[in-house]
This record gives sequence, structure tokens and C-alpha cells, in this order.
Amino acid sequence: MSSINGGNVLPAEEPPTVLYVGQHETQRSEQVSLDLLRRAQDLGYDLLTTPITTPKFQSRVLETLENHVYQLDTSDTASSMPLPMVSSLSPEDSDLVPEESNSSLVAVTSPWIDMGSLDPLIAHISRQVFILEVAYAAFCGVSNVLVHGPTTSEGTVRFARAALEALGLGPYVHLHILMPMTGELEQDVSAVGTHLSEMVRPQYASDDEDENEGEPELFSSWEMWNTIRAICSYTTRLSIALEVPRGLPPQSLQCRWYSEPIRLLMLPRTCFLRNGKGYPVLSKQHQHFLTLLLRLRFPPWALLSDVGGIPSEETTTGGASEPSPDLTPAEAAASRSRDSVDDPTQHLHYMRHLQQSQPSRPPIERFGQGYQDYMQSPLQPLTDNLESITYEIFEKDPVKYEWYERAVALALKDLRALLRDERQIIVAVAGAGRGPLVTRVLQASRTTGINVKCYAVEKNPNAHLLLQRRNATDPLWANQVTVVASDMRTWPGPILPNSSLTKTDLLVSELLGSFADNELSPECLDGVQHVLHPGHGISIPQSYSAHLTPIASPRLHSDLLSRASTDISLSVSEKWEIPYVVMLHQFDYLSTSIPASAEGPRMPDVQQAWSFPHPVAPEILAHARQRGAGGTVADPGTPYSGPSTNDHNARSCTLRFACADRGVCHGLAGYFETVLYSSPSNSHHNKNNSEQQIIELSTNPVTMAEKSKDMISWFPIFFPLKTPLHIPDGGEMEVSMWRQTDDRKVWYEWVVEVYVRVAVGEEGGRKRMRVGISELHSSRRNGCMM
Ligand SMILES: C[S@@+](CC[C@H](N)C(=O)[O-])C[C@H]1O[C@@H](n2cnc3c(N)ncnc32)[C@H](O)[C@@H]1O
Repeated sequence: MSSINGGNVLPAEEPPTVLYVGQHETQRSEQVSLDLLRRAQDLGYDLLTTPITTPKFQSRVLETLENHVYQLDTSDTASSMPLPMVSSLSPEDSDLVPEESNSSLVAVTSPWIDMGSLDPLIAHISRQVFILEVAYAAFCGVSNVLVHGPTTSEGTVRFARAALEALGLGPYVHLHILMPMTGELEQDVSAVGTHLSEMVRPQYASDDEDENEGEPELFSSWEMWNTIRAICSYTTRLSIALEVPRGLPPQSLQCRWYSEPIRLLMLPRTCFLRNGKGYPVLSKQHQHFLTLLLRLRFPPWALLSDVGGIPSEETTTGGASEPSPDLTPAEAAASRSRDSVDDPTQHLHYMRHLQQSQPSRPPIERFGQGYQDYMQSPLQPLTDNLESITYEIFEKDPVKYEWYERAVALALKDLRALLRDERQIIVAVAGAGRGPLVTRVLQASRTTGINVKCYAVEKNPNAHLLLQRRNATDPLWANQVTVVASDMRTWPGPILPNSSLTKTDLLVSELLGSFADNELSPECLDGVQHVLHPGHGISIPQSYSAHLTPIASPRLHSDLLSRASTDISLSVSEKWEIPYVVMLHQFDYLSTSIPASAEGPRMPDVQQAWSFPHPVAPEILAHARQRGAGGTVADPGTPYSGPSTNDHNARSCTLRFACADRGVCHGLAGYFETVLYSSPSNSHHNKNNSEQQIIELSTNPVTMAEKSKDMISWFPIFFPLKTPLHIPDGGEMEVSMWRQTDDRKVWYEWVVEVYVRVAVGEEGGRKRMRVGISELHSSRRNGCMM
């Protein structure tokens, strides 16, 4: 059964690209007044940054610090001296005032403080400055606050502790931590006067020089951010202001940042190139990264940093000459406004041009617009009946039905060749819904010229009514389809005119969930297998398999954390114990294959968990029936012991995933593949023509493009981890998963372990050491009812 959007209507049109652009100056020369904001908005900016405090305040704080240090150095009672207090803000300490228009401002805390300092005096002063500033910004109604991230990884925990305190100052305070993608910020904060880190007393200077030697680690900036947000418990009020460098880091790091909550994208002047005509442009790689971010459910705002001030009224009203016809729209706009490559709004015009000219999204993204990273509880296909609108959405899939028709046509040809007579081939569509697969069977019959007798079996009484109506009105159906209202597992099978039961030659169904078997296709198809001819009967699909890979998805983790315990259907802890159907968007694969080239696609390592073939070997079903009747006793002592007719549908797997880069695992992404039909005459056909003889569907990101590109019916599934698991560089994840069943329901259990290989002895031997393990998660309480 498909799982898209829980039955909501989805727009398939290209949604407009939303891009808010703000202007930032590391050292704003002009006070951010209402007038400046209006001028900025007239130019096309949506927001401005503003410092919270003035240089006067900075001088006052420095003075306090210097006085204290002087007293410490000269006083006899230095050891008992209390730490200095930074007194409340005075009118000359800040130009910010409460205004309605403050919602268009991003307040910037002082970049010269160092909350993570090893020197307790510096850390103490910095923390006070920070708290005073955030509290005042919040008081003035500026809820978005930009904070320069920690200067060293050593100070990250202290920085995070202060950030957590600031978040407690008000329910609307939202902190954006300014981080470089890697290494150090391009913005020169030394321009804003003495940085407090320069005033560290010698006894507190870092002694970890050995550790800090050499190149900064690629992922160190990300790691700092990860520490901050973990200490702040993944609150949605903490996000990143990511500074984009001129040269982008490798794909692996770009993808990691992409998965994080980037709310502001800081674009300094230095990240722009100049094109042949001297106008600022972004490189192709930068444009691609921006495009990905702009497709997020909540795209970041762009902050153009130090690209030129906001011109005063007089300079903006000067006459502009007509632009040259060979300029791009962005260049023309820039040229029209100022007619100069020195125009301070060129970068803004260029960003607007990029906004207007975004490439169109892939079909699944268009279709799922608004549903990115939205977690839905999986369906209960046997107890719930779908609504017509849900079927209607499935039926929009441009690939699935087409592929089914091809599979049916191929199977009909093989059956005709095998049966060697002209009798009608008996086809049953099990779980017919509103009938699209019945139509495809009839079309395949028409195109192959092979006569069929078609049965449509459906347990949803409302869909059954529609099937009957369609049989009477659809010229292709022409009242020739036998519509059966029944659970397929209790359907005795086709009845001949002489009232005797017969078997079907071909059984067509689509009962697949996002993880293949999670909507009980195996159980339903076992139950209807008795109607399939035991000799030559064909099932479409012939097999399906579940696939998974570990992912980092801070967004989903944060979303689950914040889900209220008032959810009537789930207890607080149960939300971690069920898989969710979700259009995964803002996430990162933790285990990937190395791309062939730097630009080559980075493919995840997606491994098969298990598979189900159909029809099942008759002995297996006979044995299951025997167990159900009490003929065999199950292993005593096992939690689900006792005779079960469904034990043959239990599965388990243990899979290992190599992780080149450090990261945090928030759960497992699940996909499926299915072979609808693989013709046994495969090789024979291929000799004579190039027609494809194996028809498959896939949502596995590695094989989807090749097997069923642009299929939209299924979103992936997500198995969450209650406690995120940290993986070091070069670590290995081991995923153990079970499909469990008793005679009433089916559920999943999963556990993830992290290993590293460490050198042992002098002979170069290596030992596999476990460094982390998750809880055992189980969806038993919310299992799928059989
Ligand atoms: C995903 S829908 C597919 C509908 C349609 N065949 C299509 O491809 O658009 C699965 C259908 O199977 C039906 N179904 C599921 N389990 C069934 C069962 N045990 N017996 C009969 N119908 C069943 C559901 O009611 C639903 O209509």
C-alpha cells in the first residue's frame, strides 16, 4: 500500500522560491533607525542587522576588566576579590529602542566577547555582556539574535552553557550561532576593537598547543555546533548562521551543514566572484548549494555582509541611464539603479536574479511540497479504509501504473506461451482500490491481444461500490470484470459458470509500504495464495525487499523531542518506538561511497535488510498452517513463543556501515525495491529484441533513477533513535533489526551500535571496540494489526 501524504491534496506546480535578503555590516557606521530600515526596504532588502550595544559600551566593559586586572595585580586581597559586575545598560550603551518595525531586524551581540574563554574572568565578563544584550534585544521585540560562535573548540561547552542561559530569557528569543563552514570566519572581528580573547591572563592561556597544531580539522566547526545544540537539547530556538566561504569545502561537509538548521546564510563580499563585466556572481558550486537550501521547507534568509552600505536618499535618487542590452536581468537592475559596478546594491540584485531563475524541482519534491520532513504515523491498512482522495493521489503516479502494465503484459505473454491453449487467462487484482490496476490489466490484455477474465477483490466497502460503478460505466471494463467485496484472505477464488471453484493464473497486487513489508503485504498475499494456480501461477510483484541506511537528521530528532506528551494516541516514550513515513529532506547520509570525482554524486551505502518472494513455497505455508493448528511447538522461553501461523514472515538482519566522517546518528532511513515481474524467458527475448524483461520499482536512492525514476507514490520510512549516537571519524555502525510477529500483529525492533578499530600490540594488529549503543527500540505496542 502506498504511503504518500496521508491522503492530502498536493499541488504539483512549481512553488515560487522564497528568499529573504538582509544586509549586514561588521561595523555599522550608521545607527539602525526607522529611516535606514525604510531606505533598505526601498532598495529591496527584507531585513537589517543591528548591533545591540555601542562602542561606548565596549569601552566601558574594557575599562571594568582592566581595572579589575589592575586591582588583582596590585591588591593584597586579590584572592578574596569578587568577580567584577558589568552594570545594566545606560542610554549611551545602546541605540536600540522598541519599535514595531523591529521584527525586520536581526540583533547582533558583541563580536568582541569570548564566553568560552579558559580565563574565568574573561568568560564571566563575556557572559554578562551577552546576557545583558540578549535580554535587552528581547525587551525591544527583536527576537532574532545573531551570536558569533565559539572561537576555540575548548571553549564550546562554556559557550553552550551561556547560550542555554540566554534562551531562558524569553520564550521568543531565537539565537543564530554564526559558524564558519570550516576553519575560521572570513569576517575579520578584529576590526571591531579589542577582542577579549586577547586579554587572557597568561596563566589561562591554552596549553593544548600540541593538539591544536597543524591544519584545522575539516569537521571541527560542525563539531562545535553539534556540542552547542546538544547542550541546548536540540531546541528549535537555536539555529545556525552559516558563513559561506569563497571556496566551498568538500561535499561531505556541505551535506552535513545542509542537514542542520541553517536559519541565516551569511554571504560575505569575499564569497562572490566578479564576472567578465565586473558584476558580483556566485560560483556554480555556490549556486547549487544555495538552490538546495532554498528548496527546504524553511529556507534560510540570506545576509549580505559588507557588500556596501545603504545609500542615503540623495545618492539613490540620482538619474540612471538605460542599461546595455547584453546585461543579465540582475546586471541590468543594478545598472539601472546606479549605473556602476561599484553600486552597493549589485549583490542584492544578483540574489534577486538567482531567486527568479531557480531551476525546477524534481517531481517528487514538487508533489510533496510542504511535506518535507513531516513525519506521519504509518497506515493500518487492514483496519483502516482509505478515502477516495487518497486513492486519487496514488493514481497520479506517472510511473507505478505504467510499470505494472508492462509487467502484466510480459507475464500474460509468458503464460500464453506456457499454457499453449486459447483459454482466457484468469487474472485477479487483490486490493483493487478504485481500479487503476484493473484498467492496466485490461489495457495489457488489449495491447498483447491475450484474452483475460479479470477479478477485482477489495475489502474497502466504499471502494467496492466505486468498482461496481466503474464496471458498469467504463467502456474498457464493459461489465466484464467480476467485482468481489472481500478480504482477499477469505476469498475462495474465482467461480466458474458451473459453480465450481478455479484458480487464477495471475495475481496482481500493490500492498507495499515504504519499507516494503510494513503494511503487511506478506501476510495478505500468503492469505490469498490459495487462489493462485500452484503450478504456473504468477504473482505481481514477484518479490520485494527492505533496505536501510543510517542518517543524521537533527530536524526530525528535534521535532520528535518537541512533540507534546499530550498526543492522545501515543505516550511520551512511544514516539521513539515507531517508524514514521516521511519525505526525508534535510538530512545527511552517514555512510557513503567515495564519489569517483570531487563533483561526482555522493551515494549512500543502502543495504538490504531482507526480502519476501511470492508465491511462497507451498511447504512453508503448509508448515505454518500446521503450527497454527498446534502441530508444532514453538521454542519455549522466547517472548513470542507458541504456535504461530506467521513465523515464516519474521525476519532479522545485522548490517555494518562504514562512516568516513564523524557524525551523529538520529535514526535509520528505510526504502524498498520490488521486482514486479522478471520473465524467465529473459535471455531468450533479449537475443531477439532489446525490450526490457525485468520490471522493477525502487525508492532506494541508489537504484531509483535506474529502476523507476520519478515515481512519487512512496516516501521513505524513518526509524528514530531515542538517544542520538555519536560516531567518530572512521567509525563503523552496526544495525540490528527484526521484523517480529505473533498471530495478531507485526512490528519492528531495532538497535544500533558504534565501533572503532584501534591498534593493539606492536605487530599492527587491530581490535574492534564498541564505543556506543542505542536502546533497543520496539514498535510492538503500535504494531500493524493483521
Ligand atoms: C495501496 S492500495 C492500492 C489500490 C490500487 N490497487 C492501486 O494500486 O491504486 C491497497 C488496496 O488494497 C486493499 N487491501 C488491503 N488489504 C486487503 C485485504 N486483505 N483484502 C482486500 N483488500 C485489501 C486496500 O483497501 C486498498 O484499497
